[in-house]
Amino acid sequence: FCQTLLQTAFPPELRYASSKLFNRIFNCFSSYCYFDITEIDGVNTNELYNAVQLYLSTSASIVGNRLSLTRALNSTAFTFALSNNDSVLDTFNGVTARWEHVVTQRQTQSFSWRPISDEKRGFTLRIRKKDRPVILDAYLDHIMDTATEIRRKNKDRLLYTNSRGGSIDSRGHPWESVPFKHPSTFDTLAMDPAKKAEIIKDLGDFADGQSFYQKTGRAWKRGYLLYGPPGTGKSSMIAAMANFLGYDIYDLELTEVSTNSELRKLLMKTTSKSIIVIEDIDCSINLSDRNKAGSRPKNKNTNTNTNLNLSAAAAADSTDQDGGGNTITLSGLLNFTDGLWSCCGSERIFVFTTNHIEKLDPALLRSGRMDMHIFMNHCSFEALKILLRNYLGVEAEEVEKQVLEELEEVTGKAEMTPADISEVLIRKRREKGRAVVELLEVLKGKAAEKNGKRGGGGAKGEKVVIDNEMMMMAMEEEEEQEKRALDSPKEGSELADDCSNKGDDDDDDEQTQTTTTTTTTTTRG
Ligand SMILES: Nc1ncnc2c1ncn2[C@@H]1O[C@H](COP(=O)(O)OP(=O)(O)OP(=O)(O)O)[C@@H](O)[C@H]1O
Ligand SMILES: [Mg+2]
Repeated sequence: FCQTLLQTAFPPELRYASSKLFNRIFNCFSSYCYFDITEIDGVNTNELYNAVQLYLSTSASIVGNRLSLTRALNSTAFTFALSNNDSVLDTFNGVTARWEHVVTQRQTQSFSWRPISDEKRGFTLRIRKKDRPVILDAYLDHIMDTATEIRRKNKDRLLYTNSRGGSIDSRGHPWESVPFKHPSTFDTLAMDPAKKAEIIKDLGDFADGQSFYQKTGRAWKRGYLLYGPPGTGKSSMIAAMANFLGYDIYDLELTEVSTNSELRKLLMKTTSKSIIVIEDIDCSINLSDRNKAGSRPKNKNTNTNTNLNLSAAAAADSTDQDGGGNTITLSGLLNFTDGLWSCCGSERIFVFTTNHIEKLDPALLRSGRMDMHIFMNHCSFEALKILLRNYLGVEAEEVEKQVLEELEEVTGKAEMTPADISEVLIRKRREKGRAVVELLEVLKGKAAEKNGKRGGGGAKGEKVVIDNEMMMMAMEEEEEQEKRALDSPKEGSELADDCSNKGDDDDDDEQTQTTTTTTTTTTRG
């Protein structure tokens, strides 16, 4: 109003000066300060403008009367943006900020190599002068971080594999990638809800835990071991984790890696915010005996936890020096997950899966390497309810009471995996009414089968147990004999073997002698 008055009161040559003067006076008395963030900063696009636009498009705290809604092609989410010359309020740390989207027509078309829009766009941020020192920097950082996070989540996630063996591509990358579009989520995953909630919380805490990991001096990584029978959802769980966190997946094919150093190189080429997966770890490589490094002769103190790291490092070093043959070792893998190299990059999750946890070396399972052991079991009644909802759209309350009770009774006994049950439901999904009853029949049949096997013919059952026991005894005896045969020719070097823990020490006498001397010297010292 005042500016209009000035414009009419002053002659045109004085208008510019008068308006500047007016602005200055106005600013002196105003309790607000303003920041203009233009779309084009000179000739470059202003990153902050894009960040603010993204931030405002998804910020839940934003309240506005008029917003323009958009939905990108192939996107599942709606985004809203500020209409032209409209404003919204946002709150950050208790301070209110007002954003105005200012769009004006460009007066003169300046020369540019790039096409420039006819409109001049920008945001104006208004905050109170007293709040400026307190929040401005933190608020802008928050906006930039949020925008980066939104961009990352919107980006297609990738599934990497090293199935090309050790070869690298033209950019020097050992990993090949494809877009990752697995539909599994924690909603579709059938498992005990309490366990599921615990895992989701753990993942959430991990993703938000940067300052915690920094404060406690821990590398920002976490290990999950998923174990259980085939078809219980281990791979689906990995996909759900990736979808939940918005991370890329690196599916490490251990059988394609020939040396520990190659493993390290693969690790170095992974990015932050990713899940590194080794599926069926018990089948990938013989990891139960960390001393069985490559094709070298074995050390006899297998499965001993003492001096674990020394053994691991020694084995890794010696195999690396050899550089030949398939020399990937458990120690190499341990270094991969827990050694100094594991913290290059940050915010990474390691997931190992196995059907046979008992086959794994305890060193691999200890906390720090595998922080959480998740048992994926046969389908429970709670999990079954989730499958019914997912496949048939039937809630437990809609099922007849008696059928539901029977389902509850037999589900556990049938020991069917979620994969088996989903097969039944997929086949019957068109006839919802019959599907539940037929599933109940299948479950009853399986439960009876299991019951028959377990209870069927006590004598037969006992015989199996006895046979197993005898087999175990025979195996133990065989192992003892092997041990004795290995021990007898070099009894003197036992101390050396135990202390040095060389993963792949030679049987060569000279080597043994040297190691003994070193150990003795160290002890005396
Ligand atoms: N807990 C589950 N919740 C939902 N679907 C499941 C679950 N478990 C298995 N399925 C279904 O069964 C199929 C096989 O499951 P998945 O590959 O995850 O099993 P797995 O435990 O990884 O098996 P394996 O040990 O053989 O690798 C999946 O396509 C999925 O649809
Ligand atoms: Mg699997």
